[in-house]
Amino acid sequence: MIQIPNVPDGDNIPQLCHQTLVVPTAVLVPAPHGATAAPHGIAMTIGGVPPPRPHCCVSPQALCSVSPQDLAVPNAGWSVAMREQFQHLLRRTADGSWRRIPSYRRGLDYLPEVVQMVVGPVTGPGPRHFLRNLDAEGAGFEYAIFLHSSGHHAQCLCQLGPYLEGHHGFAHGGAIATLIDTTVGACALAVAKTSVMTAKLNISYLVPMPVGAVVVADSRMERHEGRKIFLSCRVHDTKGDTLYAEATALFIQVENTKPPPAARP
Ligand SMILES: CCCCCCCCCC(=O)SCCNC(=O)CCNC(=O)[C@H](O)C(C)(C)COP(=O)(O)OP(=O)(O)OC[C@H]1O[C@@H](n2cnc3c(N)ncnc32)[C@H](O)[C@@H]1OP(=O)(O)O
Repeated sequence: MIQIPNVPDGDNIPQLCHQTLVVPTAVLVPAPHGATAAPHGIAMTIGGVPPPRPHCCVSPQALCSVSPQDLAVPNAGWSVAMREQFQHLLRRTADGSWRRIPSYRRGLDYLPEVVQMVVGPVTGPGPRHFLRNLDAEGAGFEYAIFLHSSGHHAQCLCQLGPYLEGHHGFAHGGAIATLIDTTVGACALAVAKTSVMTAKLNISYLVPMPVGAVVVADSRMERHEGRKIFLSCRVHDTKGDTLYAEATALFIQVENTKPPPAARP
């Protein structure tokens, strides 16, 4: 048995970001696919392969014709520490000062107020949002982003799974960079309310991050000059005792209806 929270089925969660989830109540259910607790509390199947996520958008024809599944909610791959911190952050949404941003397998339709850049028709089953490209729960990035009502502060609760390992037992630096880019990107999107691209990302890796660690990436907008948005980010453990990395970033607002500029010589 593993503990999973009693959250609404992902397909039944309204797509509005302003929707606040009911704080989950823990219930005991049989572990899916023979899952058992792994080191750091990650649910793993016997043999080390995490259980697959259920599919919702599988056939090219039916792609996204059904309501996409919100993946920024607890699943069997979340450790106890991840669930507890999620519930803590979710409670803060009750007064409207924070909101949880839903997250899907494809697209960046997280923020309804943001008009996204159109780079071409979305067809076929292939492309996946980078952080949601693994079907195995708990194997890669498990995360939920929370946005402050000011729109200038984003926090990403994240558990980096075993498929993100670099040095043995530790998360790969590129995975940590991805977490940071996503968090500062969410903050920049909220500031810009239009598409943004990462122009610069400067990271200081301070302490090795164990695989399975539950961390919070905390990003703030520092200043906004024309199309340029300067941000900072700190990645720490849930108690704030360990600072794993800190970063600064520059995002550039781009027009919504044209593709990004071609590569320059
Ligand atoms: C809720 C979930 C949210 C998830 C968020 C996910 C975020 C993921 C974000 C990404 O990963 S984006 C992918 C990685 N980034 C890229 O591929 C960007 C590639 N580069 C570009 O497309 C262009 O270079 C870029 C859009 C960044 C800028 O091109 P522009 O032609 O629009 O800018 P322009 O050259 O006109 O410069 C505008 C200003 O920005 C400044 N600037 C541009 N690039 C810069 C740079 N690299 N460093 C410093 N400053 C830069 C430039 O000097 C100028 O400053 P001023 O206005 O003061 O003159």
